[in-house]
Amino acid sequence: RLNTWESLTTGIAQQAKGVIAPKEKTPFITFVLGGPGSGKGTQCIKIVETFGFAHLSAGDLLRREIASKSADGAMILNTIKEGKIVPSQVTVKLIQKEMELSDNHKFLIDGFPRTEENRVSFEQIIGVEPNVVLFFDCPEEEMVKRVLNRNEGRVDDNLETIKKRLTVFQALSLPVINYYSEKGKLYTIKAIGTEDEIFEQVRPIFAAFEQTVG
Ligand SMILES: Nc1ncnc2c1ncn2[C@@H]1O[C@H](COP(=O)(O)OP(=O)(O)OP(=O)(O)O)[C@@H](O)[C@H]1O
Ligand SMILES: O=c1ccn([C@@H]2O[C@H](COP(=O)(O)O)[C@@H](O)[C@H]2O)c(=O)[nH]1
Ligand SMILES: [Mg+2]
Repeated sequence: RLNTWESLTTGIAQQAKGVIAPKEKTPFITFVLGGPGSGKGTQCIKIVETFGFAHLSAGDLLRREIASKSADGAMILNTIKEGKIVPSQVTVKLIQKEMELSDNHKFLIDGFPRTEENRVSFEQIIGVEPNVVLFFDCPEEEMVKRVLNRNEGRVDDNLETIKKRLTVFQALSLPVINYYSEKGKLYTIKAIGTEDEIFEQVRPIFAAFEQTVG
């Protein structure tokens, strides 16, 4: 029996659903990491425009669950308000569904994995490791300023929750970043300056992979 990823890569899952053409290319996965407000989402938009990736924001997928009033919606809302981490299985399943539905083979997974448990769960359920891990390294003071100015009506964009999110980032997410650094997959971006200046650090990373990724 094919596992999900084999189905994904051969296109059998999509063909069975009759929605999407078969995938012939090997998937290329980038994890986009960094503290709250470090500019992950902003830079992902630029990467999509320039290099044609599919953008999967874990936070957006979770917020969509809340909006759709799904069974997990209330639990997810409370977790986000507290700046804590949603159980891995919930988040990985949402990411898996989006990957299966996409006709792209290049994925930017934004804001995930946030914990070692998230990382292991992705490897076990999806059955692959990322090719590239980006880390947007931004001073806390700047992150707080950006989040408080964001003005998108997010329930977690307040000083109290931001402080909790920064603590969770230090305690649970930095170990994931260190793990990928040791594996030689980490690309650290100095996430201060204008959006365009920051993208000029990002561009050469993907340009170097363009020939092999397609
Ligand atoms: N280089 C920059 N300089 C100033 N403001 C920026 C910069 N990059 C992004 N911003 C702004 O900062 C805010 C946070 O950016 P963004 O939403 O991209 O961060 P994020 O890392 O995705 O945050 P989160 O983890 O909370 O989703 C947004 O309002 C965005 O417009
Ligand atoms: O993998 C994830 C991603 C996000 N969360 C929760 O959502 C919020 C907001 O995420 P953003 O990436 O900043 O949009 C985050 O603070 C977590 O509470 C998660 O649990 N797991
Ligand atoms: Mg974001």
